[in-house]
Amino acid sequence: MKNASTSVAITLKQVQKTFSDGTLALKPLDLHIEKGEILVLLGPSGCGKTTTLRLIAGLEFCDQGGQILFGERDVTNVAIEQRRVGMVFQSYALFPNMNVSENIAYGLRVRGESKELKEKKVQEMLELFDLEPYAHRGIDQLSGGQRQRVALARAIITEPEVLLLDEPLSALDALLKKRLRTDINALLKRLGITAVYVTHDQEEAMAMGDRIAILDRGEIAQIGTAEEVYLSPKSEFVANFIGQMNHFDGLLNGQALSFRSNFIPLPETLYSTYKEGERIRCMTRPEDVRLTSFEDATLKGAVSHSVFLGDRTRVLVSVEGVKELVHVDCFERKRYSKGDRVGLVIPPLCLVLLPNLGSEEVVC
Ligand SMILES: Nc1ncnc2c1ncn2[C@@H]1O[C@H](COP(=O)(O)OP(=O)(O)OP(=O)(O)O)[C@@H](O)[C@H]1O
Repeated sequence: MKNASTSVAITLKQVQKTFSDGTLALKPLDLHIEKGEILVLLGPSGCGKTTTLRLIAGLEFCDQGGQILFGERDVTNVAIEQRRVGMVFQSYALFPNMNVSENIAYGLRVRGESKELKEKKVQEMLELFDLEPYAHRGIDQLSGGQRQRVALARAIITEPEVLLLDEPLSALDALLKKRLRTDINALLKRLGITAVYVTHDQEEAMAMGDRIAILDRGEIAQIGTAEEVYLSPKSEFVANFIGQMNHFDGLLNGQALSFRSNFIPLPETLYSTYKEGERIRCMTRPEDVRLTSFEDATLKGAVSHSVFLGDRTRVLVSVEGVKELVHVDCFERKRYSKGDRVGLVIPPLCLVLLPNLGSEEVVC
């Protein structure tokens, strides 16, 4: 396989998409995907993931003024057949009347390649995807995971410049999904293929992508590595979409966020950009909150209930002045019962601060 040398960077400049019925599916988008990079497009239903992918594929064309480049090549008005893209969809779209080898060879057959080349390449693919024992099987005699591997092999045998994957694992069961996403990631990395991967599954996004672009109503809300978007979300939308967040609304009071009888001490690096008395929203992840003794804590509450999840226990704590129950992940084997009075400690580095833009009053 020579994919590493054929793959290219993808650049979108001011790419906007308005459908014929007037729907603005994508606001002007600027995006650069490095050669060999796996970029995941993540977001809720209708945010524009598939539209972006179809524009890159050449299945849709962007509004006047936008530009799509593969490396240096301007492909904005180039038809899909000339773009050299490989595509894998949720529905495998394999040919039921052909066996595994014939399915994999399809792209080379259409291109009119020689029998020798076809056989050599198909053999390479069968080995790469552990499909050798199934070479002559019909598609309906394969499991979901095997079919998905055939679909991948069929997409990359032609050595595409870019590989586009639209929810390729969503029809599979949870265990297989986990295994395949690791396999696909390793394979794409080994081959150095530039890939754009659409999903609405945040765990899959984090496992697959070098970077994740989180889309919200036709715009990129944030783009970055899994660590960046998870640990430093730039907006409430991103924070709530990827992982779970606890919210504390309060007033900046001295060096702390205060509400009712509780306060959360803040590091100067966080509060220095806000004004004394300003309403702010503080967020933290369940795994970053630690339960401690009630007496010494500045943030106190009572256990509402807890759920044993195997590797951890999710404890839900009612805190005075906080509207929603605070979710805490406890990794030690300790039991909590309803009504237990607990203190909550949040390491300053695990806090994310946003100006509180909500209209509701803060209870102080
Ligand atoms: N052919 C079309 N004509 C008009 N509107 C469309 C068309 N295709 C998509 N849309 C609209 O464009 C927006 C983006 O759709 P898109 O399919 O890109 O979303 P998505 O993020 O992939 O969603 P999902 O996760 O549900 O597949 C939606 O509001 C959708 O209704």
